[in-house]
Amino acid sequence: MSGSYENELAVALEAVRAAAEVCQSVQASITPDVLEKKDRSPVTVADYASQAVVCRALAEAFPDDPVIGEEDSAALQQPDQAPFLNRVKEELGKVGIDGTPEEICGWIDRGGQSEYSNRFWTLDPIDGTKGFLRGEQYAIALALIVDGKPQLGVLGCPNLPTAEPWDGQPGCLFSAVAGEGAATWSMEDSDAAPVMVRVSETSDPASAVMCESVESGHSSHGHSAQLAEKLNISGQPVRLDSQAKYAVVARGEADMYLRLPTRKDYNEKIWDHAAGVLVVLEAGGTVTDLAGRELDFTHGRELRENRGVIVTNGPLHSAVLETLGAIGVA
Ligand SMILES: Nc1ncnc2c1ncn2[C@@H]1O[C@H](COP(=O)(O)OS(=O)(=O)O)[C@@H](OP(=O)(O)O)[C@H]1O
Ligand SMILES: [Mg+2]
Ligand SMILES: [Mg+2]
Ligand SMILES: [Mg+2]
Repeated sequence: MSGSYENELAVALEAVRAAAEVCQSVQASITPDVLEKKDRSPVTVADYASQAVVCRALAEAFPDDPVIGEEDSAALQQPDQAPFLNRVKEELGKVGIDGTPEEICGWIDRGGQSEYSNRFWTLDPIDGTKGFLRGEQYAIALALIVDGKPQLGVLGCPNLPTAEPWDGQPGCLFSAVAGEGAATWSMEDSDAAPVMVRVSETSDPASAVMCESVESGHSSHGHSAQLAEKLNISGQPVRLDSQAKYAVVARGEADMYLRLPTRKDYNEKIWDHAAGVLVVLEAGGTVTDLAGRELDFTHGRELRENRGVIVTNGPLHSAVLETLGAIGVA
């Protein structure tokens, strides 16, 4: 079957797979000692290497497309960061990408756009950096936005167990093209056929499974607990790092993902949501902000016209929004 954005989808899937391979290699090097010292260097190396891999692939296939990525190479280019840059180079070499330090920084900085344009990509090379360091969930998130709307989204979730009986290894990808549905792919076996995913049909709020951030600084756990009480949800919220939360809603394992503001001055970043939003929408779900508005991807790096992000299977959406309004979350 041929669809729209066929070439974009193929390039995005391959780029995210390669980036995931780099991230897995770096994550495997994290020792308890690194964790104990709160040493962030593994995630720093993997962040830069992942952004280099994806932006290099996009530069080759779509040289005119801007990329709004989370990272840039300014810090990495400081003389005292040379050991990091060397490690990034080494990690890229392991996936068959050879580049000079200048070339590597050039790839990373292809993601340095911040202005809105009619067609651009947005990339989070590692979403859920804290999860990555803990050896838990993280995602590589890539989306193509055309005329302000996500048209293609790919999420690589290297540590997320597959729901399909592929090969028993954790690690799956999710993709969505606007109007064509959402699918999941094996991370391990790139020849395995994709499987379409669909949100749950839960309509009774009391039996809903809620998912939210691990870090209470990223989403107000207090407000989600109040919501659960009001809706008589007795199950504990599932806490997952990264856009893996969108993925579990898309495949019906959770019924909602709430991102409730913790501070007045924080605007959500587009790369933390664009790919996940499309995966959930195309799986049949609903995504709005707290006011019930669509997310507005036309303001550069931030979702500055939105507050909070509410993701549900659809049937639960109005009850969740109304109840959050009633308990004063805005
Ligand atoms: N105050 C505040 N409020 C909301 N969001 C914030 C905030 N501070 C940071 N961030 C962004 O949160 C991204 C990680 O979100 P997660 O849902 O993965 O968080 S958690 O690790 O599960 O707690 C994280 O993405 P990464 O940096 O890619 O990990 C940040 O962009
Ligand atoms: Mg992120
Ligand atoms: Mg990130
Ligand atoms: Mg970050």
